[in-house]
Amino acid sequence: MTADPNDTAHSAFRLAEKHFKNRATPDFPALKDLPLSLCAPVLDLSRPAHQPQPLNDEVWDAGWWGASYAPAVPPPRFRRKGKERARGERPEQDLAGVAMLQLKDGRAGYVVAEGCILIPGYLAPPAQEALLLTALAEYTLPPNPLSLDTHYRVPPDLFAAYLSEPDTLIAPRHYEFDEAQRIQLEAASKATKGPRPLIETAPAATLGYDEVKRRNATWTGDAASLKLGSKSVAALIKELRWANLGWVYQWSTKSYDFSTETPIPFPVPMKDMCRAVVASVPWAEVFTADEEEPDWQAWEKDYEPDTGIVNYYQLKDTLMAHVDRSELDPSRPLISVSLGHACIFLLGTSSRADPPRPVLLRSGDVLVMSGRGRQAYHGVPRILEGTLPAHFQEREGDSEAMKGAKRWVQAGARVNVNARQVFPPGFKMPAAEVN
Ligand SMILES: O=C(O)CCC(=O)C(=O)O
Ligand SMILES: [Fe+2]
Repeated sequence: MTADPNDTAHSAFRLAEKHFKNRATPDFPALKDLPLSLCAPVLDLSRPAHQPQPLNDEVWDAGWWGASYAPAVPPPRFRRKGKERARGERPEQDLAGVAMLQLKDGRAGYVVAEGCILIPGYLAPPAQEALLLTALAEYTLPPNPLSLDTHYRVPPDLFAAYLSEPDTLIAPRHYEFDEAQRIQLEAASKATKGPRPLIETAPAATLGYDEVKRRNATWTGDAASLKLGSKSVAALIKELRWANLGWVYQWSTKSYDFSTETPIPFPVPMKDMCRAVVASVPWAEVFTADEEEPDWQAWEKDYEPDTGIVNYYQLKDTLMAHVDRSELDPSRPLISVSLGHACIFLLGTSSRADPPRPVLLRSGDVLVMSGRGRQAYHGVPRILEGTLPAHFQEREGDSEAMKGAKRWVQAGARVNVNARQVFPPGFKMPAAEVN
């Protein structure tokens, strides 16, 4: 029996994911070549232009490069004496199908998939350092929900606690439960045992505001685990997986919570940066006349992100293939910034059966997904070891907070800050809202 390419377990996307996730041993990244029919070569658009021996390219220095993916040289930490291989020539990139754009701010952008634009090195090193600190010290503050909240009563300023009292133990929430709550939670966890079903929800743009709100009305939040023990602040901040900006996203229902009519304000500097990115794109060149063209003419003036997710990855973390379709406008840009270690980002089509294109995302890169690109499956199967740019080393003159943020990212982390617009401009809440 041959595998059905649409079957998610055997889809081209799943095979590519497995390929990049594979670590032959826990500490040695062995990536075998994948047939090109299953996965195109990795695009590495922000690598320094000089070849074959680029300077100051941490991805190259760590033994990774853009076109082959089997590292010729293991990253320095993992190199075994006498087993070094020649670094070889860095292959030319195959840029077939990747259009280059001259952005209105003078930068270069690349159309890496329909409606998807990669702007290499959008943020210079100082801006990367500042956004890293903001992501850790500000975006984690209440009232922003954190992934850890379900299981721990997180200190109100987690990052400040990490700087000043990293060894303090934080007890899990279930320590506070009485016997009745415990029995109820145990029964609930037994009832939901087994792998989580993959829920494919309909796009919010199809469901509409009322239906999204109705579906969320009965949602009471995730259940706290009964299995966790106390953890130090330093251990806990390494387990932080996401923070939510603006409208609150409910992971279990894959929809935004419209029960509060005023969202948490979206951070202004990030909003301004996203608006500048959208205004810099020559959209007419991205969407060549096509009947389904989105209303990009308006974006330059009225694009305004009102929600976002900050993803915090450690080396072994991955993000499975998904489509972000919970926003009421299905085509407005999603702006995504990468910080810290580089990663392999898989960018597919609206079908998992199509082979995705692997793109190397480095610190400072901005990826824009818009139009039909908003329906594309995407995910992060691999954070690349040893690829932290040198500017994330502590320097004299760094504040204590900046030094702490750099220590955190040096342990193998990558941060992704992304922004989206849930409500199209001029959206009127239905009259039923008023009561
Ligand atoms: O980490 C990334 O680059 C992608 C994150 C993402 O796709 C998401 O948060 O929806
Ligand atoms: Fe996403």
